[in-house]
Amino acid sequence: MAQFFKPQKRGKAVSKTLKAQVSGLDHQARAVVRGSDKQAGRKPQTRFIIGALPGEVIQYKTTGKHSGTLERILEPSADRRDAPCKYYEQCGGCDFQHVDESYQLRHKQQVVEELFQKFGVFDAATESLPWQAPLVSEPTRYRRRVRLATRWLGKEQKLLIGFREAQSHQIVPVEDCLVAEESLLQAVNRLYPVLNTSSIATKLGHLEAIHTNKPVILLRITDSLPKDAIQSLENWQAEQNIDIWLQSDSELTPLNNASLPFDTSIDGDKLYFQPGDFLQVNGGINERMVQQAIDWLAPEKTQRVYDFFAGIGNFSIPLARRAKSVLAVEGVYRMAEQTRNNAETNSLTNLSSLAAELDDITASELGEPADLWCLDPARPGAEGVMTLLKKLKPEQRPKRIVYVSCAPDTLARDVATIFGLKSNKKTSDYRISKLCTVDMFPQTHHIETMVCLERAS
Ligand SMILES: C[S@@+](CC[C@H](N)C(=O)[O-])C[C@H]1O[C@@H](n2cnc3c(N)ncnc32)[C@H](O)[C@@H]1O
Repeated sequence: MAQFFKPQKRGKAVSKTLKAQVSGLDHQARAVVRGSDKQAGRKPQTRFIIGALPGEVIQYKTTGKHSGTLERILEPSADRRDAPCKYYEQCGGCDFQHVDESYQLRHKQQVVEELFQKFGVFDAATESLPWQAPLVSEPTRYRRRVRLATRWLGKEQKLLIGFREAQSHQIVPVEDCLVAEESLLQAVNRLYPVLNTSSIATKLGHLEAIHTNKPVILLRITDSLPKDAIQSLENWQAEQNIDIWLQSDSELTPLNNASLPFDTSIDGDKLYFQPGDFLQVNGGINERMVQQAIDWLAPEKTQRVYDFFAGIGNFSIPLARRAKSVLAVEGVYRMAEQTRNNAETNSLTNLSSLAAELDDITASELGEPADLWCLDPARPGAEGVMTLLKKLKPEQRPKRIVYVSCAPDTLARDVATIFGLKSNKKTSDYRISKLCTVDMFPQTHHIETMVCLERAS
């Protein structure tokens, strides 16, 4: 009989409780520790632990080759503070509230600086980066959009609504959230009795609460709702004056034709959006970020602008008020269409909107070259736009680029690409004229950065 090789099943790694001193924080604000579980001939394992600070001596439980969970702080740092949120211990949301906001901001700037150094954008030994003061947000109640997980507990006939625990699918039920505008959770709490019935709750994926000009609740539905459930939602909507939208795989439906909400731009223009569209979560800081992008780009009435990763036109609309023309490019067709509608609503005839995949965009798709580029990609960054930039002749390249980023690692990679571009004189074509961190997500490790690059030639 044929014999087949059967690999030995690897035993599950046994979880161990270890003690260590934290050596630093990584770019996700996780504590870096070197384990004391040293095996003969092997290097001690580096692990990343949420919730501890540099210098602290901690006890932690290993959960994987490079992960662990904090059990006890044996020697706390002087920088530690009591987390202001009562759900901090369980909720996986705001993972950086055990230090104050100025520490958070310092850490975030340092992460960007280290990544820029790592990617060769600058050499800390001989140069310094032209840091500007960070755009500082209200530390709490800044979110105008929250997404909540839901689970129907069949045995108890009870709906759980809350945030997910860190590194887990468990839900932490919450009645309030310190970083969300008060109206958001209040609206959800009021809707709870209507949702807490098996006919709705068993078909609920998650929900979002949004508040710009008015409160809106978006229910993600996994199966169609019975008529009486729709009726009870419609009754609630009429009573509370809070719009409900239903989102299934294929469509987004406003209940009783609820109207589109809108955000207001720095010039008072209205930016309408559907509740499923991208919206910068921190309204106050968004306004200041858009204003700063305009100040840094300094568009003139003779200049053309490209706004890449345009969403619903957050940057494009105010840029179009100031420039000769703007081309907004967005990958999601619906949002590109919304930008077009927003231009029309605000009587901007110099703004055109293109729905295109920016991973492989070509110069011919964009038409007339632009003097100024605004880039605001999602976390994977803007490699496709960098490829486009590399293919352009120096004289076709933009005079100024403002790059807004929510991921410092891909930002550093892309800025390094821009730095690699040579001018006609074979010297580096761009220099960083300004950069700053933007406090878009206080109490969390997430880092938003703005960089302005100027062309030399
Ligand atoms: C961080 S959001 C910024 C949106 C807008 N600038 C704003 O401030 O509201 C990034 C946008 O890029 C779009 N996007 C992401 N990857 C893309 C790609 N490969 N091609 C085109 N658009 C993309 C997303 O749909 C999203 O609207």
